[in-house]
Amino acid sequence: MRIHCMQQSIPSSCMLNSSAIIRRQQFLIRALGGCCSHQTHHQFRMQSMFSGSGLGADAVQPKKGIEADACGILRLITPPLDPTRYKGQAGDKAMQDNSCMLNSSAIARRQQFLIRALGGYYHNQTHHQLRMQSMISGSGLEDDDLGNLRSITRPLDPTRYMGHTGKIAVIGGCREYTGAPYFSAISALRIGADLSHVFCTKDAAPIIKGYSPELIVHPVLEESYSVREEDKKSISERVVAEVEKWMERFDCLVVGPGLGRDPFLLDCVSNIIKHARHSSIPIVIDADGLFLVTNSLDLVSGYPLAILTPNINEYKRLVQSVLNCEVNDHDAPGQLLSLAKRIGGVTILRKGKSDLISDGNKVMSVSMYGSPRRCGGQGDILSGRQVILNFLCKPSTERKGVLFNESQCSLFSINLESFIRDSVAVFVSWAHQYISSAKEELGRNPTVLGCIAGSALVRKAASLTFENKRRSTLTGDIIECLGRSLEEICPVSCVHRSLLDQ
Ligand SMILES: NC(=O)C1=CN([C@@H]2O[C@H](COP(=O)(O)OP(=O)(O)OC[C@H]3O[C@@H](n4cnc5c(N)ncnc54)[C@H](OP(=O)(O)O)[C@@H]3O)[C@@H](O)[C@H]2O)[C@@H](O)CC1
Ligand SMILES: Nc1ncnc2c1ncn2[C@@H]1O[C@H](COP(=O)(O)OP(=O)(O)OP(=O)(O)O)[C@@H](O)[C@H]1O
Repeated sequence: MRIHCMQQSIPSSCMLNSSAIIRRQQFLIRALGGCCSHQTHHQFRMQSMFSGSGLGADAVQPKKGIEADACGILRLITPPLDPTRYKGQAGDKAMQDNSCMLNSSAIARRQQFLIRALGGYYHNQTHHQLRMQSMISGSGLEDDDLGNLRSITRPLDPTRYMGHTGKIAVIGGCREYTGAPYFSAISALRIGADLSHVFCTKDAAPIIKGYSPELIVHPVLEESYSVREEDKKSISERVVAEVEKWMERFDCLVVGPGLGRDPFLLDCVSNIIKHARHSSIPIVIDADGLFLVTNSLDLVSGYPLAILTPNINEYKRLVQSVLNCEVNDHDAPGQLLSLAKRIGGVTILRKGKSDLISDGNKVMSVSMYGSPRRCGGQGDILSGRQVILNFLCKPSTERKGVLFNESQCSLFSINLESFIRDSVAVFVSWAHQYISSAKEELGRNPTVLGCIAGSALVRKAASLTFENKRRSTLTGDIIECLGRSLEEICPVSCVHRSLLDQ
């Protein structure tokens, strides 16, 4: 049977002969499943390749044992795409649970990898497959919900001019990290911001410019290695002045993607944050920006326009520093609420399998969509998107430091329906209402709504990308999917039609 299937998979073209080139072509076609459109045959062929019969009948027999071992090892060492894992974590959660001695340190991760590679790896195939299926299918958008969303989405208004839909600035990018600020800045453009600036070090600037001509790149930041001790004060003042002269134009800052941890550079960035705060500009703080504010909480404490977007490591550091305890996953919402409250009502988006969001008054969670692939940079997309979403749900007057009150503390689990009614619908309609009138008072904290919308959209884009790219999903691929993701939720054509009908 297996042999029959493999023979079928070889193109029937008689022109093909057994030269090395043709053999490689046949192998490639076979491996990619391109010669047999029938799904069952393709699946069967893929299975038989993994069980070691990927070669022709003659070749299989003598090599079968070797093939089977190679494929077995491949399966053993390939980590499952487990939604409970986070970026950079090579260990398997199930195995960690069974092994209390192992923690998430680099050494432990390497140990886990080794144990797995040597065959000690636990894998419940059926459960894993089921989980994958449910993740991939996500919470599909219902037609009615889409209709609701479309009818309330703000149109791309032809009367607006460049800059109206948002000007953002990313403070980040150093010798080591050039990708992160790029991801963040380009994502903001992809979702609808009109201008995206990056303030980075001199080393990083030409590289970031090289990634995209769309970005406005300012090579103003300095790291210790390029500054003499006696020049530090004057250079610091110059750096802050360079950013300051642009500051008023920005609707939001993202501080941290690819910033690094150089003390002199972080010192300058502290001053930039102080200036932004003084000008009541919303600040999204991510990555190394979180490292900075965790050690200097005063920078954001009590500032309602600060949004912290910690990943698992950053959150742990924040909890330890602010609450003086360890992360409590049994009462994650309660702990997040206390944390946001303790930092004086900043909004915190705790990224993870479910994203939890709190401003110290309320906790909300977004668990729809998502991808099991944790490639570096997804958080940068989120921070970039966050900016524009926060901008969209805020009229210009609101950007000047108005406080938003929420009387009740409760936990909302956002499924698609409530997401649409309670957040996207509300924030988009608020945006529409407010940008045109800017008179009403907002009933909810727009930074929270911006977080919810940003989280949902980036998770949807990741999920769409994963459908195509599977394990090879990269952050750049997700960025490519941002437009489609947004379009599936708020199709432009539909929105335009309603504009023309008015
Ligand atoms: N393509 C790109 O350009 C991308 C660039 N990226 C950029 O990478 C930067 C770090 O972000 P990340 O997410 O890897 O750091 P995170 O999870 O907090 O820590 C993981 C572990 O690393 C360690 N550690 C980190 N930095 C350290 C330092 N300077 N020196 C020493 N230790 C350091 C850290 O140690 P700990 O702080 O816990 O002591 C923890 O154990 C950030 O700027 C981000 O934007 C990403 O956005 C991905 C795409
Ligand atoms: N287990 C998971 N399942 C589904 N989505 C997740 C999971 N973990 C994180 N995400 C989503 O991925 C995005 C990025 O989160 P992540 O924790 O990877 O950030 P990060 O580590 O800061 O990223 P970066 O690599 O940019 O530093 C968020 O939108 C979050 O919702």
